[in-house]
Amino acid sequence: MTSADTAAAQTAVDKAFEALEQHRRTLDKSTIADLLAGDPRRFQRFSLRLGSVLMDHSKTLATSRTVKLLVDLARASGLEARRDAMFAGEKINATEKRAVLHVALRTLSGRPIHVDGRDVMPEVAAERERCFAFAEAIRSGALRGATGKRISTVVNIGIGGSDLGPAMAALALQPYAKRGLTARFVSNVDGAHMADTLRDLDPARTLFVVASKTFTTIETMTNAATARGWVAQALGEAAVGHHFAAVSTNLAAVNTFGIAAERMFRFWDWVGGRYSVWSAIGLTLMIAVGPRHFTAFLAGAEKVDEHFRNAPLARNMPVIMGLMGIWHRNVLGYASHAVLPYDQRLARFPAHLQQLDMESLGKSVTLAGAPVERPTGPVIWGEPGTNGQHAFFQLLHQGTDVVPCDFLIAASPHERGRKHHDLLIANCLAQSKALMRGRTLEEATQQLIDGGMAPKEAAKLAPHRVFAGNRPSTTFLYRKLDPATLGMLVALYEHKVFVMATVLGINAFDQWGVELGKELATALEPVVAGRQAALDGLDGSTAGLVATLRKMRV
Ligand SMILES: O=P(O)(O)OC[C@H]1O[C@H](O)[C@H](O)[C@@H](O)[C@@H]1O
Repeated sequence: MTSADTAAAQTAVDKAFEALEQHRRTLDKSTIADLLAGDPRRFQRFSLRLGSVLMDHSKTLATSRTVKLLVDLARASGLEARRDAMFAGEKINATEKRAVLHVALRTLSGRPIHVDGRDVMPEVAAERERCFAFAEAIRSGALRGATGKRISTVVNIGIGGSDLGPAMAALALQPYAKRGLTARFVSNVDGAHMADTLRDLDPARTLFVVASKTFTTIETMTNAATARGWVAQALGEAAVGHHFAAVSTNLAAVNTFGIAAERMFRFWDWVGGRYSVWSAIGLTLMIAVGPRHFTAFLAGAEKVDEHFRNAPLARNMPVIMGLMGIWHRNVLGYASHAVLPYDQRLARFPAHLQQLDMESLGKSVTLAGAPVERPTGPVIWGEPGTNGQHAFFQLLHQGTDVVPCDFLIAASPHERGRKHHDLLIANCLAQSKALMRGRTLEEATQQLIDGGMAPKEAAKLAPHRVFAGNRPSTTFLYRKLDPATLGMLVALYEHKVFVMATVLGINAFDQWGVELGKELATALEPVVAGRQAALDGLDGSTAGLVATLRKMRV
């Protein structure tokens, strides 16, 4: 693109945003409840179905005109071209000069995808087969620990993208996991995490998977060394090799750590950490649920990829998710976004999305390095329902900030009997309804009077019982939390983030913002450890904290 092209594209995006601004003003007096009441077909028109997943966004303050203007914005930002460039293996991650091809990892058709003129699909398939063979060998007991005992616990050592995706998915797919084989995840450099994880484990039956794209991440390397020592102390140095496997793009570093080539699984620099659950980084998950279910997980994601590539923008689920994200963040000005799975096994889904979304969209400069013109990603947060209802939902309903919410719920549980699940669904539906509907002062007062309260007293209390309402939410209803559905859900959010980044003109695939803290931690470690006594050069606060720490430490 020439700079004239870039300027023209920017003008088109600015114009599309202006049109949305003007349109927003026309909605000032509308409410979501009115939109629903005024259109008996609104649910049909504002919901999309893709396989086992239905997305209902009819409880948002959006009309057909909103969607049209958002689609115009997507076109103005060059969404289709950028999406196609990603799938074609172009180096759209400009700051790291890398292709972005997590989609290749789940292209089960094997359709060729080229990076630097080379089809990467054969190596993707071959590495997946290697992982599957290893997973099967652990599962069947063909491959055992050094003493000949079967492996009963796999401990994944990784952090960020090398932890959150597999940890989230292993919990989500618990009903598909092999009995007698448990997956655990250690991420934090806090020694408590490793200590608590190992406390009840038998070294002879434990396999560690050291997962790190770079194989330099200090937390993971420190934890891996501790695990290594734990095995060596219990079973002897010669046993170590039988109890470790590694996943990385840095094969030389894995080799130096002492893990044999046949237990080393690789992926490529064109897979971002937060997009890597589909790669060998999913090894612990593959061992837990087995190749068949892992393949179904990939197939679910591939289904979303095909839809993202081919469906018209206005009927494209991740496109609408991303555009509604832009509507909420950039036009309506909502600064955070809650993800509320009414599905206990999705307890780590919000944490996974936090990395996916916030590492991708937490940027202040455009692709060209200029300051952004509008706010970028919202704060993503959430917890499973119904637990959240008894904790932070107060703020969602009566706080001064509007927080758009995603509700996720399965039509059917894995468990027998429907008593629990019916209650779960009723609560989920009630929350989105309450957020939308609210309760007026008149209603609140009347309710109190009807309950027998004196009118004067009711008038005093009623303001505390008012709900503003008109708070948007999107509900994802899926048949069952099976591997394919989980693959779909994760891929939908990945592409949502892609859409938002494209509209905002930022790079969703780098994460320079995590570097400064790492550099400073490296510099501070000798000061904390006491190898460097002098505190000069430190700011007053940090120096004061270190000095106090030195006195406080036992
Ligand atoms: O897989 P690794 O190289 O160990 O990286 C683990 C994580 O740490 C980094 O600091 C990044 O912020 C993450 O995107 C990454 O997933």
